[in-house]
Amino acid sequence: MTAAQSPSGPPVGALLRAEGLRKTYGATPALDGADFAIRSGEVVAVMGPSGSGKSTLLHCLAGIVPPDQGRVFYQGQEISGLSDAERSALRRGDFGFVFQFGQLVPELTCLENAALPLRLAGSGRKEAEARARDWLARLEVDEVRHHRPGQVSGGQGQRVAIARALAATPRVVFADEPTGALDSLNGERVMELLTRAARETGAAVVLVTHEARVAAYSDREVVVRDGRARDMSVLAGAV
Ligand SMILES: Nc1ncnc2c1ncn2[C@@H]1O[C@H](COP(=O)(O)OP(=O)(O)OP(=O)(O)O)[C@@H](O)[C@H]1O
Repeated sequence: MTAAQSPSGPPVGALLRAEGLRKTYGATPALDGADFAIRSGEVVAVMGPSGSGKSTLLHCLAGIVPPDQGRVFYQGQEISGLSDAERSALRRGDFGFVFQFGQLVPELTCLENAALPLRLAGSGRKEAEARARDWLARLEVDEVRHHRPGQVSGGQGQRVAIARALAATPRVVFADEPTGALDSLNGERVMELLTRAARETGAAVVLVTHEARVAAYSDREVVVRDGRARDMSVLAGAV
């Protein structure tokens, strides 16, 4: 167990916390009373079978999708009740995202892609690109900085996407199957680089994965089944 826990389970002093999340798409319940909590500097793997609600949990935590019921707190402030514009501002300022297929902007170079969140947050081009270049170097893809995403390998593109997520020094990184499109060697390297970089900056990482070897890079595992989340460290501690 890596985090202090309240008697009911979730870590005390959480940076990001959700209580009783429910979300239904038509007749499909995606989340059915899910709780979650993560502290600064923690890497938490969200695992579970396909369709169990992992991505929906991530989207609700990140303020991308509003839950039908339940609440999400970030730094003690309820964000589930914020307006769309307020949630967008929070995502731009405090959150970083890495998805399965990088989702880089194809018309921009890798350097411009990595600098984009900083530019959107108001940094000047020179400053943003200097910071982005530093992160591309840390992620070992400085040499492709002038290439467009279509001209780099899947592993390189994913490293650029991680550099982009981390360059703006987010407090929380949301990673949804970040290695899903990579072979195992590339996947492990990407996980090493992501978790090391996040630990250096003190960011919390919410890592959705269905692969045990990817979850092995986390501090703690939460398993989602039928729209409900269970903290495996709490269960292990209770035995
Ligand atoms: N935008 C949507 N519209 C309709 N149904 C959705 C939508 N998003 C998710 N669902 C449904 O909600 C349930 C949970 O989906 P979710 O993507 O959260 O699961 P998951 O655990 O991330 O799955 P996977 O591992 O396959 O990506 C599924 O039954 C899914 O079909």
